[in-house]
Amino acid sequence: MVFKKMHGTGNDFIVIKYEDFPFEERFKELAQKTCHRHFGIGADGLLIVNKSNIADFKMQYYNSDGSLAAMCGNGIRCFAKFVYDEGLINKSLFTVETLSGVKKVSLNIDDDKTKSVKVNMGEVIFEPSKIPVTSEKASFINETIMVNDRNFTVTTVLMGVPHTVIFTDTLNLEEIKAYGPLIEKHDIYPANTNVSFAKIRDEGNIEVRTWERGAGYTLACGTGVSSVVGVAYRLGLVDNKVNINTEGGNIKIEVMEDDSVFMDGPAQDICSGVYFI
Ligand SMILES: N[C@H](CCC[C@H](N)C(=O)O)C(=O)O
Repeated sequence: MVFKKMHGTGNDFIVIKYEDFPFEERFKELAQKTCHRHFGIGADGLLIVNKSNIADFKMQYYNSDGSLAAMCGNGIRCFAKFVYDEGLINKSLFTVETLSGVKKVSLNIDDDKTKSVKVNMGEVIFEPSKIPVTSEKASFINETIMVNDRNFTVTTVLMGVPHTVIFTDTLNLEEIKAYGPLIEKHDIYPANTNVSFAKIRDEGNIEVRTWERGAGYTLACGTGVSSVVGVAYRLGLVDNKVNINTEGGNIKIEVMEDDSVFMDGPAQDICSGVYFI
């Protein structure tokens, strides 16, 4: 099976065309096998390029553990570059159907090279009734949850997928990798959650490190950084335009008046090849 490996700020993906592996019932197994860092190609997730009846393309995304996710921010930037480079579309502005709705993408092309991709991620959703979280509260902002021996103040939102945001003065990777999986699977999250730890530098700069549902610690998370800025802006902690530093690189986020979030970041090819399924 032909594949391309790509990354968006270090969040890496295997990208395939549906027609090269038209077996949807095997996508979970394919993601688990191809994403394996030793027995496979190695990646955080698998992106499948498919036809859509309501948009220019359909994107299907599976985490490395094989779980299906409704949206992938870094992934949709790679997806957009892939379909343009493969000549599947010849315009730089187009739409991608995802399980969390149709997203508009805009390629920033310079001498025929995609420099960056801008994505309308849609709005950050704060209402708990629309988020897979077991809470009767009207909102899940600055809630305290107990994780083993520690209390965390969290805000949980839906950015296509559930994201739990924790503001902290110190980004300690050991702690993130210890508590991330416990919060990911906390019993208040019946569908589990992604967990982003955010350190606000100033009103225009935030450092974010994310433990991802179904993929573990990744070098960046597009829906994660979008969630962080959406929450920080709602809490009055930052301006509406923020530069996010992730371990894998920088992403620009802008929150619009209607609460929709625009993400602008890189998408890069790593290699292409044939995978022996
Ligand atoms: N890396 C992805 C996150 C995918 C979400 C997935 N981890 C889930 O919600 O299960 C991103 O850039 O948005």
